[in-house]
Amino acid sequence: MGGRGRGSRSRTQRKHFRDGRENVWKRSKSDSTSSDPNGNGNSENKTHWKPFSTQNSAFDEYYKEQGIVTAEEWDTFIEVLRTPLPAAFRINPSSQFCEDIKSQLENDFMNSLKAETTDGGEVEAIRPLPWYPDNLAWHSNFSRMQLRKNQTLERFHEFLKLENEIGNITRQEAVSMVPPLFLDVCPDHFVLDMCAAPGSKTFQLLEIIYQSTKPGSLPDGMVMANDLDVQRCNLLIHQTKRMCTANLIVTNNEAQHFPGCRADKNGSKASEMEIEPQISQLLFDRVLCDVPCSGDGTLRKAPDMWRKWNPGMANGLHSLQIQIAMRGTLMKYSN
Ligand SMILES: C[S@@+](CC[C@H](N)C(=O)[O-])C[C@H]1O[C@@H](n2cnc3c(N)ncnc32)[C@H](O)[C@@H]1O
Repeated sequence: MGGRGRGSRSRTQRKHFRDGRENVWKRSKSDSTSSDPNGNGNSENKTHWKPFSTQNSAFDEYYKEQGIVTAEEWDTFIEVLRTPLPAAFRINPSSQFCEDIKSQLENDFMNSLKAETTDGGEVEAIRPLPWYPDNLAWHSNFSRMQLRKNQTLERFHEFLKLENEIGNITRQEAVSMVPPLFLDVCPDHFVLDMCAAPGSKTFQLLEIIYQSTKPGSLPDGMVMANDLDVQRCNLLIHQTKRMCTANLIVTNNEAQHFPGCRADKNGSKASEMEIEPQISQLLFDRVLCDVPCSGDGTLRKAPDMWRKWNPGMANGLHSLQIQIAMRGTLMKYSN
């Protein structure tokens, strides 16, 4: 046995596990064989858990040069990047079980999970995000790794997995929920999501479009979700099929060269006297450009990035971001 069970961890390792820092622990490949090549020795000697190094001098140099973070805030900034990202999720307001789910969170899980806070302090284990309307978005104090590994969280983890699978909730980083809120989308809007995969924001946009639709009817709005990467488009389709919607079109184009679309936007509302539909350039009421970014925030989810990070990962994005944003403006305002 490779000594992965709880009992084989050292005291220091167990402390890190309790502290919620377990996702920076990983057994290196060589560890599994180096100490006991015959595989029949003392299990204490067999495994050497090593933390990922959460330092990268090129990263420090690059970000200090950018001047985004002040010298006084530097240590806090780095400390936050070293802290595992807490899991967050959103309740689908168009689900018929929306209120049941809210009530289960408020009356059951908020109490039963209290004892499981990582620091044993006063902080609530789960709580609604105060800036998201109607208590629909929730924040937990547990990282995804803790949810997977900690047995006392199993019931909550199963709940999240099941409700996510059937589309009643969506697991999504809190920060990723912000842009669709700012767009102020209405149920009759045509929305273009230019860099959409894997589709968490597309799903959120669809939720907003469906929010005031009566069960059994379709909203007037729609979302066109585009991504350059065909495999990621597949992921997006997998994500959004949980919504069972006819109001979504998925396309696979370069956003900076997104083709003009022609459609009869008012087709369903045209007067009976009109014989020819009025085909015109399709313009969008809202355009979301969630352009590729450096992804440096993912250090909190994937600590091996500390080792892999290099400045090339941050450069080269700027011109693409501008091109996509310009095309997005055209799709909204001009033909
Ligand atoms: C930040 S991710 C989008 C995340 C997504 N909006 C969500 O909330 O799930 C950026 C996406 O842009 C796509 N992308 C990269 N270059 C692109 C381009 N030139 N045109 C369209 N999509 C592009 C990538 O494949 C990636 O899926």
